[in-house]
Amino acid sequence: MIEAAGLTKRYGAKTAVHDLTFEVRPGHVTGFLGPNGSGKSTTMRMIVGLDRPTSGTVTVGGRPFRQTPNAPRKVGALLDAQAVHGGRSARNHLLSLAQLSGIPASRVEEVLDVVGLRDVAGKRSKGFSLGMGQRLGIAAALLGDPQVLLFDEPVNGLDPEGIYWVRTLMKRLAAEGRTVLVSSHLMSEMAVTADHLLVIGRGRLLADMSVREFISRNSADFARVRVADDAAGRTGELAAAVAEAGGRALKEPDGALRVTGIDLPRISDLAHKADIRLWELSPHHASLEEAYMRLTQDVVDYRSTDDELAGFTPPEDEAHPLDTAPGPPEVPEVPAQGWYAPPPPGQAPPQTRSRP
Ligand SMILES: Nc1ncnc2c1ncn2[C@@H]1O[C@H](COP(=O)(O)OP(=O)(O)OP(=O)(O)O)[C@@H](O)[C@H]1O
Repeated sequence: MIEAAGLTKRYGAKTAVHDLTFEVRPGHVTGFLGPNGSGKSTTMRMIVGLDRPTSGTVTVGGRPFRQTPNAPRKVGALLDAQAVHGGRSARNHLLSLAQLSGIPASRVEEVLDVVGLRDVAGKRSKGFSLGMGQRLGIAAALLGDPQVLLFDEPVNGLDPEGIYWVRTLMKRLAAEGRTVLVSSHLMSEMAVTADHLLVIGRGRLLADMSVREFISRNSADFARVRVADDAAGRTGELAAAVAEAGGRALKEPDGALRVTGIDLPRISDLAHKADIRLWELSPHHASLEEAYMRLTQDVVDYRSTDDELAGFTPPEDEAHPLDTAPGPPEVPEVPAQGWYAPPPPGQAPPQTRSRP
C-alpha cells in the first residue's frame, strides 16, 4: 500500500505537486495519468525517496521509503530506463544492483528470463534499443521480488508484443496481491490494463476512482445518426424532431448527428414517423481517452497550435462544401477518437487533406 497525505513539492516558484492525498491499494493495477508536466514523475520520485516532499508525507507499507528496512526488496521501480551504465552488460548491471541489495545472483537469471533478455544479457546496454532498455529497467524493478511496484511509462518504445507482455505482467503482479502503480500516456493501453485510476493535472488530484466510474462520470454515451438524404435538409428535420422529443442533436463534421438524451429505438421511431430514411443509427460508448481528454482539457500545459504550413493547403470548406442550410450546431470539443463510420452505400469515403 502506498499512502500520500498532503504531498507537495515545490521547485522554487514552481509547484510541481500540490497537496496530493491518495492511497494505492494492493491487488490492483492503478493507472497514474496526467498531461505532460502534471507531476507524475515527481510524485513517483517522492514515493521512492529520490525527492523530498516540501510538505506532506508519502509512505510505502506504512513507512517513508528512506526509513524502510531492506527497501529494494520491498519496492521496485522503473523510473528512468536510460539510467544505466551503458558500458556494462545487462547481466552485470543487474548483478551490481543485486549485490548492493543483498539479492542472490541466481535471481538475475530469473528476471532476465522474465523480461526476455537472456540472449542479449552479455551485451553492453549502450547498444540496446529503446524497448530493450525498457525491458532491462523492468527487470531491475522485479529484482527484489517486491510487493510494491512503480512503473513510469513502462511501454515507452515497446513493440506490440512487448506492450502486450507488459500488460499481462502488470495484471499478474496485481493478481498476486502486489501494489502496482503505472503511469502512461497510452489511454487505450491503460483502459485494458488498469482497474483504478489516479488522474492529476498541474500537480493536483483530479480523479481517484475505478476506470469504469471515471469513464461514466466524464463522458456521455450518444447515438450517431446519419440520414439517407442529407442534401434535402432532412438532417435538420430529424434534429428538430429529436429536440422536440427532449433530446439533443449536434452535427458532426461528416454530416452525421450526435444524439444524446433519447435512446436508439426512440430515434428510430422519430425518423420513421417523419419518413426519414437512415443510413446509420449506432450506439457510441465513450472511451477512456475521450473521458480523459474531457477531464484534463483545461489543465494541459503543452498544446500544439496550428501548423503554419496548413495555410498552403486549400481551405477545407472549399474542398468539401458544407451544407449551407441552417442545421444543428457542429459538435464542439471532444474528438470522437477511434470512431470510424463507413460511408453510406455508393458514397466515397471523405477525402483527407494532403499537402502539396
Ligand atoms: N528538478 C526539477 N527542477 C525544477 N522543476 C522541475 C524539476 N522536476 C520537475 N520539475 C517541474 O515539475 C513539473 C512536473 O514535472 P514531472 O516530470 O513530475 O511531470 P510528469 O507528469 O511526469 O510529466 P511527463 O508526462 O511529461 O513525464 C514540470 O513543470 C517540471 O518542469
